[in-house]
This record gives sequence, structure tokens and C-alpha cells, in this order.
Amino acid sequence: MDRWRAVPNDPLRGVALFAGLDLRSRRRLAASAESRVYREAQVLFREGDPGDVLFVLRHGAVAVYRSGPAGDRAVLTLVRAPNVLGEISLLDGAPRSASVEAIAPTEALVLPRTAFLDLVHTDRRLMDEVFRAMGAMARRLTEQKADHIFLDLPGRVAKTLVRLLASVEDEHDPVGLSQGRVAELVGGSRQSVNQVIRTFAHRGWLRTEGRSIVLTDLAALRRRAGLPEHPES
Ligand SMILES: Nc1ncnc2c1ncn2[C@@H]1O[C@@H]2COP(=O)(O)O[C@H]2[C@H]1O
Repeated sequence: MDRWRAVPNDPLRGVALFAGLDLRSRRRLAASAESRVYREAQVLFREGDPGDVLFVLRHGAVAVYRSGPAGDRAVLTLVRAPNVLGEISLLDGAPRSASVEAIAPTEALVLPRTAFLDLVHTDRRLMDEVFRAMGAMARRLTEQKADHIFLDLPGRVAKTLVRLLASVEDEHDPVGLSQGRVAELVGGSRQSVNQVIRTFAHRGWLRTEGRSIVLTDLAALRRRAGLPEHPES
């Protein structure tokens, strides 16, 4: 069962989608929201469900995945707080495009579609941010498609690790990216992905701590992923 919590003063602060909104609009939108708490491995929603709310992740992280006919699954991405989730159904009115499961204890604010869309229609700044977010997602999907064609497995593993872990400042990140999860994300067999991770560890590019991976040479991983050594270059 979800536990429900009171919404604090300015809970949408720090979420990129709402960065352009003033405090009053953020608070007004948040007033229509409810807070839900999920334990690790709990499903927030499934592919095909009606999409009538927007999720704003405040703490924790989730995996976005599609299930195959044999019950296997492909993880499309991991999303960490603070971030939004479920915006595709909200914008096109169609059912959920993918399933979402908590991969750590997670807290989300749930905003009704009507309250969100009313504000999108009246506030240019929010509309601009929605366009920006959709553009960023389209770019990411294009890049992932190109990576599947042009990068070898170690390159894809390196890029996935850089994309998901480079911005994590806390060495003891509670989300933890296990080797199995990396395999689900890059679309390789678990065995071959584990071999790549062992090689990277041997070279001193990362270390494994329990179930988690800690990056120790970001520049080397960026090079292996075909990225410039430093993000700003
Ligand atoms: N390829 C993807 N990359 C990042 N996020 C995604 C991807 N596919 C689906 N999502 C997210 O997962 C959500 C599933 O429900 P929605 O389709 O409403 O909105 C979707 C997005 O928020």
C-alpha cells in the first residue's frame, strides 16, 4: 500500500520542467497534487494504463521498461529525482508508453492532467519548458539509436555508465547501478556485460561495491564511449 504524506511548501522547486514558473504558480500547481511513497521494486504504473496524472519524482529513482512477449524486459532508461515522469500520455492523451518501477525507495508528487494542462495553456514559460523537455527526449532517443548502430558493447556500457552515474556526487548513491541493470540498459547478455565491467575495473576506470558501480576514471570512460574527455569541450 502507498503511504500518503502532506505536501510541503514549495515541493516543485528544483524540478527542471517547472524552473520557469514563479513561486505562486508552482504552489498553485502543487496544491492539486498528492504525495505517494513507493518501496523498491514497486510498480508505479504499467504500459497501457490510462495516463491521467503526471509524476514528479522528489526522492529516489525508477526504471522505465517495456516487457517482451516472453516476459523478458528491456530497460529504456533510469530516471532519478528530481524529475518528471509520465509526460507523454499527459500530452497526447494515449495510454502509458512504458511501465515504471521504483529501483530505490521513492517519493513522487502526483499531479492531475487537467491542472497541468490548464497551466501549460496559460503560462508560456511552462509551455517553453515542455517543448524543451520533448526536444531533449527526441535527441536522446536519436543518440541511443545511433549508439546501437555505431558503438560496440564496451562503448555502449561506457556511455551508459557515464550518462547515468557521472552526475552522481554521492559515492554511496542509494540508487546503485547493478551489473544486471547495466545489461538490461545496454541490451547485451549479462555475461558479456559483466566481462566488460570486469575489464573496466581491471583498468582502474571503476570499482564495484556490493551491488553498485562507482566510477573512478570518468575521462577514460568518456573516451571509450566516444565522448569528449571533458563535458564542456
Ligand atoms: N525512451 C524513453 N526515455 C525516457 N523516458 C521514457 C522513455 N519512454 C517512456 N519514458 C517515460 O516513461 C513514461 C511512461 O508513461 P508515459 O508514456 O505517460 O510517459 C513516459 C515517459 O515519462
